[in-house]
Amino acid sequence: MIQLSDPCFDEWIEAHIDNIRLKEQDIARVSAVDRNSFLIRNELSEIPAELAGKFLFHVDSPVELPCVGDWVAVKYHNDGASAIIHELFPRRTFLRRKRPGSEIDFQMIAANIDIAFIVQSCHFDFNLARLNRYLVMAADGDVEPIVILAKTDLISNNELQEKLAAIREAGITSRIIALSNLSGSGVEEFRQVLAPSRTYCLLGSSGVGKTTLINHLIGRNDFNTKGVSGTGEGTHTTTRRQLIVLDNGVMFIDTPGMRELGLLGADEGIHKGFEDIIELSKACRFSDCSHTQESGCAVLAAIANGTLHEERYVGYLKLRKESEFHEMSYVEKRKKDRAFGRFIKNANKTKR
Ligand SMILES: Nc1nc2c(ncn2[C@@H]2O[C@H](COP(=O)(O)OP(=O)(O)OP(=O)(O)O)[C@@H](O)[C@H]2O)c(=O)[nH]1
Ligand SMILES: [Zn+2]
Repeated sequence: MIQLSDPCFDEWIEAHIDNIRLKEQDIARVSAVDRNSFLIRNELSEIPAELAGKFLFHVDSPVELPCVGDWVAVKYHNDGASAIIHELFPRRTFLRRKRPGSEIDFQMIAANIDIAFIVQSCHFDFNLARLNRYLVMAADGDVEPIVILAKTDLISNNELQEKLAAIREAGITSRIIALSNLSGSGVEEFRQVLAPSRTYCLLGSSGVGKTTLINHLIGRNDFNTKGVSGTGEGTHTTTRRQLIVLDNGVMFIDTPGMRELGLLGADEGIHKGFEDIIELSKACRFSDCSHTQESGCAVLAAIANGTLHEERYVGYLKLRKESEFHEMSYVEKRKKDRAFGRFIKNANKTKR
C-alpha cells in the first residue's frame, strides 16, 4: 500500500475531515483528466470518476474544475469500482496558463506540485528567455522551481560554467542542477531532491531528456511506478495515468498540458540560432530541399566535408521537428502523447 498523503495539506484535511466523513465521503487525489472523465487515486488503487452535478452548474470558470494533482472528496459507487467527485479542496500550488485568445481566463495544468524541474539542454535548447517564462509560470502558482541543465556531456566544463554564469547574470537565483543522463553525472544530486509524499513535475522542450531522466529513476534506482491496471476501463475513454507514484512514495505529474508548454517559444522561429544552416541551404539544388537525402544538398555536403558539425545539424533537425509538432493538429498531438504513456508503461514492464 502506498502512502498517499501530502504533509503540507494534512493540517487542512484534519480541520475538515469530520465534515467530509459526515457526508460519507473519502479523500482521494486526481490522477488523470480527460475532458469530463477523471481518474482518482486512493491508497489502494486508481478508479474512474465523474463530477457531481453541482460542478456542471455552479462553475464560472474551468479553473474551478478538478485538475491533475487536486485533492478531492469523493463518494464510491459500484462496490468501489467508480466514484463521484463532490468537493475540490483548495490548491496549495498550481501551474496554469492563459487560455489562448483570452486575457483573463486560465487553463489549469496541474495542482499541488511541490517542485517543478525546469529542464533545458545545455546545448541547442538553452534559452534564457524561455527559462524565464517557465520561472514566471512557476512563481505565479507558488511552485518552487529547480533549473536542470541537462545533457552536460555535450559541452565542455568551461562551456557549462559559462551557461551557469549566464543564468546568474540574468538574475535567476533558483537552484540549478547540471546533469547528464548519459554519463550519470548529477543524476544522484537530482535524486536527492526527491522526497516521499512530495509531488514533482518536469517542464521543458521536447527532446531535452525528461523521459530518459524518469526512466533513469525507475530503472537504475529500483523505483517502480505502481502497477494499477484499472485505468478507466469500463468508461468510454481510456485515460492514461498522469500522476505517477514511485515505490518510495515520490510522485510525478506529467499532463498533456505540460507537454504543450514544452512548445513555449517554438514560435520564435527555427531559423534563430541556425543562420549558418540557412545560409548554406541557399546553395541547395532544390529550393524546397529538406536537407536529409536530396542530391545537391549543400547542407549535407558541408557535413561531409567537415565544415558543418553533425551535432549542430542534428540540433537543427530536432528543432525543426519540434516546430512541426507545434503545427500538428490536436488529435496528432494526443497520439504522440499516448506514445509517451506507452513508453512509461513499457519502461515499467521491463523493470518488473
Ligand atoms: N547526449 C545526451 N543525450 C541525451 C541525454 N538524455 C537524453 N538524451 C537523448 O535525447 C533524446 C531525447 O530524450 P527524451 O528523454 O526522449 O526527451 P524528452 O524531454 O522526454 O522529450 P519529449 O518526450 O519529446 O518531451 C533521446 O534521443 C535521448 O537518448 C543526455 O544526458 N545526453
Ligand atoms: Zn539541402
